[in-house]
Amino acid sequence: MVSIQELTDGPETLHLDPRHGAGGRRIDLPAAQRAAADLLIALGADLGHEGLADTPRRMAEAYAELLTPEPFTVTTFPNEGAYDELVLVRDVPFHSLCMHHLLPFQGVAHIAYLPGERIVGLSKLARVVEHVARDLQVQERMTRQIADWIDTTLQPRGVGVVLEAEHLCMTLRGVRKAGSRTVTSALHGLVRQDPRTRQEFLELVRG
Ligand SMILES: Nc1nc2c(ncn2[C@@H]2O[C@H](COP(=O)(O)OP(=O)(O)OP(=O)(O)O)[C@@H](O)[C@H]2O)c(=O)[nH]1
Ligand SMILES: [Zn+2]
Repeated sequence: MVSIQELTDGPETLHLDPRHGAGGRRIDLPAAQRAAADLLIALGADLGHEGLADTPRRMAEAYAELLTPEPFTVTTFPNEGAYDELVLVRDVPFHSLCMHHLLPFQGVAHIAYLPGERIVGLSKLARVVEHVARDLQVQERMTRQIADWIDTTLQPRGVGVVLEAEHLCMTLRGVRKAGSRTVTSALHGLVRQDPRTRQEFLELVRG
């Protein structure tokens, strides 16, 4: 999934290849378009209607877009100032697709790490959220994937990830509990084990 250019003193660059990223899937657009047409017909739609004629193609392309992670490059830097407090990026918006119903769930991610020898450009923390969100997901798995990625990439002293999201499969249909939000967390290393760091992380997340 990730190739690493070994550099001990300077920046270190990692490339995330979308083909091996979230789900590692290959999308067959013509087959998705045919399937979308079948689904619409099965749902009683008249594909002869002018407004619906191109809908199977649009549906296939829309799902392909939602399920294709963008490639990105990660550069890590030596932690030259020996910064040893939490770095936290809060309120990173995301949307993903629930693997049970293929309906969106959307919300915000809060991502923190306690640096060890290396730090990372802040935008990359948001990019990894975007990367794992382009998949058929459950929120728990997505939360852990973000935390695991930070662990593997930076080998920090601790990681904390909290996701808060509204699942449309729960608010628009089914039990229809509008306004309900699901909160998941993944805590690793000192953020999990050290009570002071854990407390600080949770306070920073709450703002
Ligand atoms: N744990 C977890 N569950 C999810 C997530 N997204 C959706 N679900 C749940 O997945 C479950 C699927 O349950 P089923 O009983 O098979 O499906 P269903 O009949 O459509 O369920 P209802 O939504 O209760 O009508 C539902 O309870 C959803 O709320 C998620 O990210 N994590
Ligand atoms: Zn769902």
